[in-house]
Amino acid sequence: MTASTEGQHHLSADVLVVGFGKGGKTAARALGGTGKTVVLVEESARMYGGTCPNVGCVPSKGMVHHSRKRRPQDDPQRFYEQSVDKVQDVREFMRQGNYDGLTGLESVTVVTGKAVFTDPHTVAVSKADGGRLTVTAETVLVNTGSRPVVPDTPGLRASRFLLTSTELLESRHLPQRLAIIGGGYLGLEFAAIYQRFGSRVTMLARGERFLPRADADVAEAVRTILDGEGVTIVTGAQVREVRDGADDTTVVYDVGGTEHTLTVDAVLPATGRVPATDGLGLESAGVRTAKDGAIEVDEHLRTSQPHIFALGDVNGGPKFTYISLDDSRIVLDQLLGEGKRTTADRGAVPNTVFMTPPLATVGMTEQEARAAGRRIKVARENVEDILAMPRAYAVEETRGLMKFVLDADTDLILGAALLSVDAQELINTVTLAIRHRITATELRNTIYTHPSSTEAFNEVPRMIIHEDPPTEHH
Ligand SMILES: Cc1cc2nc3c(=O)[nH]c(=O)nc-3n(C[C@H](O)[C@H](O)[C@H](O)COP(=O)(O)OP(=O)(O)OC[C@H]3O[C@@H](n4cnc5c(N)ncnc54)[C@H](O)[C@@H]3O)c2cc1C
Ligand SMILES: NC(=O)c1ccc[n+]([C@@H]2O[C@H](COP(=O)([O-])OP(=O)(O)OC[C@H]3O[C@@H](n4cnc5c(N)ncnc54)[C@H](O)[C@@H]3O)[C@@H](O)[C@H]2O)c1
Repeated sequence: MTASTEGQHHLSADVLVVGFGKGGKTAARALGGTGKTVVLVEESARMYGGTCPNVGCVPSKGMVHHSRKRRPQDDPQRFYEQSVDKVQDVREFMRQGNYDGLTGLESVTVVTGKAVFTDPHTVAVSKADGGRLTVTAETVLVNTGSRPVVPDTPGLRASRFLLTSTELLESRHLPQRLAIIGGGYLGLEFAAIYQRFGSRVTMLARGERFLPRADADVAEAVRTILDGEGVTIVTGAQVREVRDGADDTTVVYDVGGTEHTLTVDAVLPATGRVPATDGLGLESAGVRTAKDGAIEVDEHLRTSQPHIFALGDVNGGPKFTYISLDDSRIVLDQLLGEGKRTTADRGAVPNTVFMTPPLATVGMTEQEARAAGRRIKVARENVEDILAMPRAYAVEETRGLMKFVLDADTDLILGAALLSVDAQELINTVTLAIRHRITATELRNTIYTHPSSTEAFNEVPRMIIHEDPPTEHH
């Protein structure tokens, strides 16, 4: 079977990839490199490379970077426009690079259009240029990602001032007043970004506790930093209604039964994302989905049709680019390797919220370790007090803290929360230590470069603030 060029009415290939996300494109490149014929179908010509480089991780981190460079004398609107333009230039560079990277392979064909399954081996594609095409393949990889959830709050979906993260990142207009609904990854990052650009940001988080999954001391430190940046954080906020006026909109919410209003120029829902399976025709393919639309997969990412795999956000796993990448490792191991790799092999998976300084975490929190009945030691130090880390002073970022949760019996690292400069890099070293069962003592006694942030590990794991008493043996 050979893949033909775009423009024909029917293509057949060894592998069909639906969606140009991280997992799909990585698998397409690897499979194409072995000479297998691959057709990759991507709905939008603006999305080659998927969410992450176009409307997700990369542009949002670009905006974190630019927002930090604004000086008091810069006009906020003008500075914002220039930042958006620079970030969109990077996006264009990456989008093109992603396209060329795949189409440069002789055995890979990229088709631009929306794919809909018509049977377990075939999709019909409505191409962007109006044409239609069918693609048939032995093996199919579904990598269609996720889309933002907009809550069903009266007035919200119809509001002229509603902007999703994608729309906000692409808009050249800086909102003067921004309401963010939700206090998760997106909410925290966008609050920090827009406040720095000069918007007045209010975050409406529905939980009584800010960052409920983090330990209270870590959540408090994050809150102190955002408060210091000028972000208004309201916890326990139930949004009731959004009422548009001529030039702005009023968000009506209540806290503990008392009604409040907030008038803003833009409302960003940061209330999670759901798998993008609507209208994909999965029923025609015999692929089962869960209630939230996620494609059901086994530990090898095979769906209810064994020749169809689902990778990335669409399979309902953790929604991160590096998880989609790891999904491609599992699928490639099935198709080209020994077939041993599974989702259960991941162990500790790190995460980073890219506020400034970033909050990076891995493994168990203190509250989770306690709930699991472990005998633990807790080490913690504020960044400004870490003598072994002069870099924090050198780069004028001494905010935050570092915390380790250790197994008191084995000295193994159970988890860490690093709210500090360079935390997005540091957490990967801790992850490697957890994965390879390197003890806290070894982490402490390793030689690190100077002056680096990693040097903090020479000190913080011995700053024990709590140790559970030894368990009594009878
Ligand atoms: C603002 C924001 C910031 C983020 N920041 C980070 C971060 O810092 N770090 C991190 O790890 N993660 C981050 N994420 C999450 C990360 O972007 C996603 O987890 C990741 O991109 C998911 O990749 P994927 O492989 O599942 O698919 P995606 O990259 O979402 O790709 C799916 C593709 O499929 C296409 N598609 C959908 N339906 C069809 C169809 N029927 N036919 C053809 N094509 C179709 C879509 O157009 C899209 O291009 C962020 C997300 C957002 C929104
Ligand atoms: N740095 C990163 O890795 C990064 C950055 C941004 C986004 N992401 C990914 O994108 C996904 C989407 O981000 P997100 O922040 O929207 O999701 P999230 O799941 O992290 O947070 C959603 C928040 O919205 C709240 N919420 C949900 N429904 C609500 C409602 N009706 N009213 C009020 N609050 C409500 C939840 O309690 C939660 O705090 C995340 O799952 C994450 O995996 C990752």
